[in-house]
Amino acid sequence: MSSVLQLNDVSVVRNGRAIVDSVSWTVEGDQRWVVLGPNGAGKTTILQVASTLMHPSSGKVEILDSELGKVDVFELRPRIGIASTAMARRVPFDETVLNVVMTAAYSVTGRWNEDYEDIDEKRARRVLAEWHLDGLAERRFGTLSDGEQKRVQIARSVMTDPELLLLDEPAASLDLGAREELVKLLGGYAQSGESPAIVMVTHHVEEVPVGFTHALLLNDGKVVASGPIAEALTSDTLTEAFGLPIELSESDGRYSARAH
Ligand SMILES: Nc1ncnc2c1ncn2[C@@H]1O[C@H](COP(=O)(O)OP(=O)(O)OP(=O)(O)O)[C@@H](O)[C@H]1O
Repeated sequence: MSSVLQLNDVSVVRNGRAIVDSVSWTVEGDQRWVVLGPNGAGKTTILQVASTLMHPSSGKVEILDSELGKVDVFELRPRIGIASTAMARRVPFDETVLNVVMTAAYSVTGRWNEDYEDIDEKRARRVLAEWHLDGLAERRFGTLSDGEQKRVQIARSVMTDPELLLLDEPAASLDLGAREELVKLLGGYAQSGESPAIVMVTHHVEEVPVGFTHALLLNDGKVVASGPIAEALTSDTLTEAFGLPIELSESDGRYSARAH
């Protein structure tokens, strides 16, 4: 299987500082990655590079077999799903949930006619059901709870059947129940066999869904650990990434961490 995302010695320099520092990283199509690291480690910057929204200062980036800088990013973007708070801010709060999800397809097809409308609505309703949102299709986005809004963001990002799915802190600000519901849905999706390559940035190991296969740990723009989750996500790598002694526990594919 060819790689979906490949960073070769990538750096992003801002104000003379490498906020991403010589990162080499490969994501294959059948992998589900979690990206962890302290505030300011460069997680969001790497996602921005992976989503073609930012070009690196140096190094080579290949996304879906195309080299960033040598490809029309507008052709690439429809093949990449992104769910982030920044994307959610662009959603009009008075738009219906159905439209929020369905319009993801319009930005891809770039046209409007009855046939597309019909097919897209059917698919949007199916995606809404998959993310436990079917009762909310006609509700205004702005009236949803945080947990519901997060699931709508993800539903929108998978509507176009992307080959690479990027999730930036999908469980941030959720209460325990909403977090657990989302983590369970993400785990089911990750293991469904129909999901694309996934890269999920999070601050908390408790948010890593079952079925995620790989971990990338960053600190100060540099890779601390990268690889299969059992090797890359350990007490030692977390301790190194966060700069304090951390003990990691794992039970049935879910993680928890505490300082000691
Ligand atoms: N345009 C910019 N100019 C200068 N510094 C920047 C710029 N964008 C980001 N940074 C800095 O780069 C570092 C990495 O930022 P980034 O948002 O990628 O980190 P992060 O790991 O996602 O952090 P957090 O967990 O807090 O969201 C931070 O120190 C940030 O202040």
